This record gives sequence, C-alpha cells and structure tokens, in this order.
Amino acid sequence: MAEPEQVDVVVVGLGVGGEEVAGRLAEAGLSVVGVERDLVGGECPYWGCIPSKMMIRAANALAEARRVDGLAGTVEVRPDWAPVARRIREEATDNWDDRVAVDRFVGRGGRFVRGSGRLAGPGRVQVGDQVFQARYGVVLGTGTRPTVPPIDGLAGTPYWTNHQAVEVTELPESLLVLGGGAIGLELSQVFARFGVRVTVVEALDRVLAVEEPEASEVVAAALRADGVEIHTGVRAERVGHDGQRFTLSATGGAEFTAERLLVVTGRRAHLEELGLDSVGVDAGQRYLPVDDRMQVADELWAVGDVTGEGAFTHIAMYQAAIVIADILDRARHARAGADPSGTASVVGGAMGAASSLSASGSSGSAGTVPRADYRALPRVTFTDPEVGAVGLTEEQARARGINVQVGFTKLGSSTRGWIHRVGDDGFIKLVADADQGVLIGATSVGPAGGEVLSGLVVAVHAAVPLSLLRHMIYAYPTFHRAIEDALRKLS
Ligand SMILES: Cc1cc2nc3c(=O)[nH]c(=O)nc-3n(C[C@H](O)[C@H](O)[C@H](O)COP(=O)(O)OP(=O)(O)OC[C@H]3O[C@@H](n4cnc5c(N)ncnc54)[C@H](O)[C@@H]3O)c2cc1C
Ligand SMILES: NC(=O)c1ccc[n+]([C@@H]2O[C@H](COP(=O)([O-])OP(=O)(O)OC[C@H]3O[C@@H](n4cnc5c(N)ncnc54)[C@H](O)[C@@H]3O)[C@@H](O)[C@H]2O)c1
Repeated sequence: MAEPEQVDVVVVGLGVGGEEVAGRLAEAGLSVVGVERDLVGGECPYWGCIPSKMMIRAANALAEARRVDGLAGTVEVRPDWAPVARRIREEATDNWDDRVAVDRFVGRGGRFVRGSGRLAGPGRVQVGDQVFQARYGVVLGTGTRPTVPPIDGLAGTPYWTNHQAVEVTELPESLLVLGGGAIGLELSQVFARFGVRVTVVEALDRVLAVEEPEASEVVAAALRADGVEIHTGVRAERVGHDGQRFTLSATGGAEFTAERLLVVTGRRAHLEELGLDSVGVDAGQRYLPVDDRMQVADELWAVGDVTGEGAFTHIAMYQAAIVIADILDRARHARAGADPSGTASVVGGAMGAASSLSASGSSGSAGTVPRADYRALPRVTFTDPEVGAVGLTEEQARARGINVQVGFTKLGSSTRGWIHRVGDDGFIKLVADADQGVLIGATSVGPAGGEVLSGLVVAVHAAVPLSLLRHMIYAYPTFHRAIEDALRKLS
C-alpha cells in the first residue's frame, strides 16, 4: 500500500449529502478529499428528483390542458416527449456530465479524486493506489442502488431501472412497472399521460403502502383515471423477454406483457464495498446506523440514504449540516488545543471559518452542534394529486400505544376544493396525541399537497398545541384551510 497522504477529511461518495459536506468543509478551509466513482451530485440531479420532477411538470401540464374541457372551453392536446427529453439532457444533466459539479467543488477548495473509495483502517481511505489519512475523519455518503428482486428469469433481461426511465428519448408503446412505491407511481403517471399503456404490479395489497391507506386509495384512483392498470397483491414468479416484449408471470396464473419493464422495487446500500471491517463496523447490516450526530464510529460519519433514516434529498442535506457543524467544531477545538493562547481563533483557513460559523450559530461550539431529530420527517410523493406526509401515520402511532385522535376531511368539501372542481381529489388527515394535545403526524393529499404540508410540518416539529392550531386564522379560500376542518373533526 502507498504511503498515506495526510489530509483533514475524506468524503467518500459525492451525492447530495457528500457533496454538501465536502464542499462546505473545503470552503471553510479544511483540506478535503472528495471521492466519487460516478457523477458528482449523485442520483438526485442525474437520475432522481430533478429529472423526474421535470417529467412530472410536463405530464401535469398535459393533464391540466385536458381539464380545460368543462371549465374553460376546449383544447386539443398532442403530447410530445422530445422537449422533456431535451430539457433533461440539456438543463438537468449536461448530458450526464458532471464537469460543472467537479469544477464547483474544486473552486470551493476541495481536491477531487475519481474512483471507488474504501476504508483501510480508522481515518484511512484507499482509492486505487492512492491512500489518504484523515486527521478529523471520514464521511461516507455512498447512497443506495436499486434492488432487483430474485425473480426467475429477470436478471438476464434488458429491464429498466430509474436510470433508463429518465434517459429515455423514445417512449415505448407499453410499460410494465414492477413496484408501486414512490418511483413507480410518479413515473407511471408521467408515462401514462404521454400515452404509454402502463401496468403497475405491486406485491403488497396497496400501492404507496408506507403512507396512510386513504392516500393509497386516492392515488390509485387518480392513476387509474389516467389509464394506468394497477394490480396489487401480486407475487411475480417469472420474467421472460423474447427480444421484443416482456412477460411477467405471477402466482395464480396471471400474466402481464409489455414492451418495456421498469423495476422499481426499492433500493439498498452496498456496505460490503466500503471496507467497514477495517474499522470494526459490521458490513452485514442493511444500512449504516448513525447516532444523532451522524457518527458511525470514532472519526467516521455517514450521511444520506446509506444511513437508512429516509431516502430523501432533504434528509441527506439535513444530516450534512450536522456533520459539517460537528467536524468544524472538532477542528476549532483541535486548533485551540494546539494554540492555548486562543489566537488561532482569529487566523484564517479552517480555524477562521469554523469560528466565524460558530459565532453565527450555524455551527457548533461545544454543546451546540445540532442533533438529528426525525419526528417531523416530511415526505412528498409527486403524483397528481400530491401526497404530502409528516411524522407518524395513524397505524404507526397506534402501534406505539399512543392515545390517538384522528381528524379527516376531504378537499372537495372545502370551498377551494369545490371551486377547483376537476382535479380536486384529496384530503387532510391529522393524527394527534390526545394526552399531549399535539399533532404527531399528518397527511395532505391534493393538487398542492406538498405545499399544504409545510404548516403541518411546523405543527409537528414545534409541537404546537392543538388549542393554538384551532385558534389561528386560515386564509380563505385556500386548500390549507381544510386543516381547520380536520382539526375540528379530531376524535
Ligand atoms: C427516481 C427518483 C426520484 C427521487 N425523487 C426524490 C424527490 O423528489 N425528493 C427527494 O427528497 N428525494 C428523491 N429521491 C431520493 C434522492 O435522490 C436520494 O435520497 C438522494 O439522492 C440521496 O443522496 P445521497 O447523497 O445519500 O446518495 P446518492 O445520491 O445515491 O449519491 C451517492 C454517491 O456515492 C457514490 N458512491 C457510492 N459508493 C462509492 C464509493 N465506494 N466510492 C466513491 N463513490 C461512491 C455514488 O456513485 C453516488 O454518486 C429520488 C430518487 C429517485 C431514484
Ligand atoms: N418524491 C420523493 O421524495 C421520492 C420519489 C421517488 C423516490 N424516492 C425515494 O426513493 C426510495 C426508493 O423508491 P422505490 O419506489 O424504488 O422504493 P419504495 O420502497 O418506495 O417502493 C418499492 C415498492 O416495490 C414493492 N415491491 C418490492 N418487491 C416487489 C416485487 N418482487 N414485486 C412487486 N412489488 C415489489 C414494494 O412493496 C414497494 O411498494 C423511496 O423509498 C423514496 O424514499 C422519493
């Protein structure tokens, strides 16, 4: 092994979480090596959130145009995928080239290394024949990759994952979607609205099973109205591909065929690749368990999907802020220890940036490094209607033995829902802890379900008393005014 090169921090995996940690620490003056084997930015900008939301924006425009009938005249809608594919290629992904992102990181003072990083002992990372020894430690932001279920025949077929679905330039005539979770539903609706014959095959007894059952029902109905066929409770047994079409055979004799097959059955971390045994961490776990400062072990942090705390960009960014604060705090203390006169606190570089950050309160001086708290974890599935949710579902709350109250109201019964008419499917569902008198979970489904959610996130996060929520003013006639009605119905 080559002689290790001394640096302050090594970040392995520059997805949204790792890129943020590496860039901010480098900007603060630490010597940071950022290691990425694929594209800097990770899944979100190239194959995830951003291109999929561009697709959704376009598909929703088609749906809105089709709603003109009966509200405002007539419109002839002729979908065309070309502008969507062009926008993804040119605006979102630079044709899947990360030069701009690499330059941005280097411009912030980071040192970029392309390759696969692997731990080789505490604070030590090997990338090919280069070895780095990190003074403060290593941050893993290595994300997840799609899981492919062990269905007989599937492995040898040209199935799609989210990568091929996002990169597509010519739409297929038909698409079989294996998995009715967030990715499956968002993409199914997009493709259906562009005229693809879409069939969703889900193993569980409802789609979007992680959210409230009422949300699953509304979303399934909305997708069916767009022409999507949905089959739940299906156990896929075999997949075949004859060169032209896929056939999926299920228990009980059901068969589904389509030109393309999209496999979106969840994602998993690949801990076995990370050399975790060299630091005494079990690589046989599903995710990397972290404490509330994102520490896996001494001088080892993890951020983002690899932690299993919620596979969302906003979780990766939230965790990144904690890691940044923790490392800058350590850097400040290390430097102060080396310079008891305290003059180090006014020198430039890492020390200066760390102390100025802690002075502004966004980083930690001792005891002020923020701790992770996922009680008010928000998530939004960007189907139309959108499913926004925060905190616990009713079932999760009851399973914890909480004295639960539930309030439910349909959006269509609110003034705004009634005005909106076509496309007003949705509801507000509140889950309260009756003993504490606060909301512990909420779901807002509707045309702006993700936006309506924000007030509910504040309510759960800040444990706003129900009495206060009942006596605040909700603007008329907004969608979020339905929250007031749901509060009235809590029982
Ligand atoms: C289709 C789709 C739509 C999504 N939509 C949303 C959305 O609307 N909102 C939302 O919040 N989230 C969404 N997500 C989830 C979001 O993309 C992820 O939560 C986010 O990308 C996680 O960031 P990360 O940094 O943890 O990991 P990733 O983005 O997965 O990045 C990890 C990086 O690490 C690199 N890497 C892995 N191992 C190594 C190694 N050993 N050495 C060097 N590099 C390595 C990988 O190449 C990758 O670039 C979506 C995901 C998908 C797939
Ligand atoms: N809007 C967003 O924030 C957004 C959008 C897309 C993805 N994401 C994130 O990405 C993650 C991964 O998304 P995903 O949709 O791949 O995973 P998911 O876990 O959300 O859904 C996977 C679905 O596939 C089903 N499934 C598993 N094995 C199956 C089989 N053999 N046959 C049929 N169905 C099967 C599961 O029951 C589940 O419903 C999500 O959990 C989410 O955190 C977020």
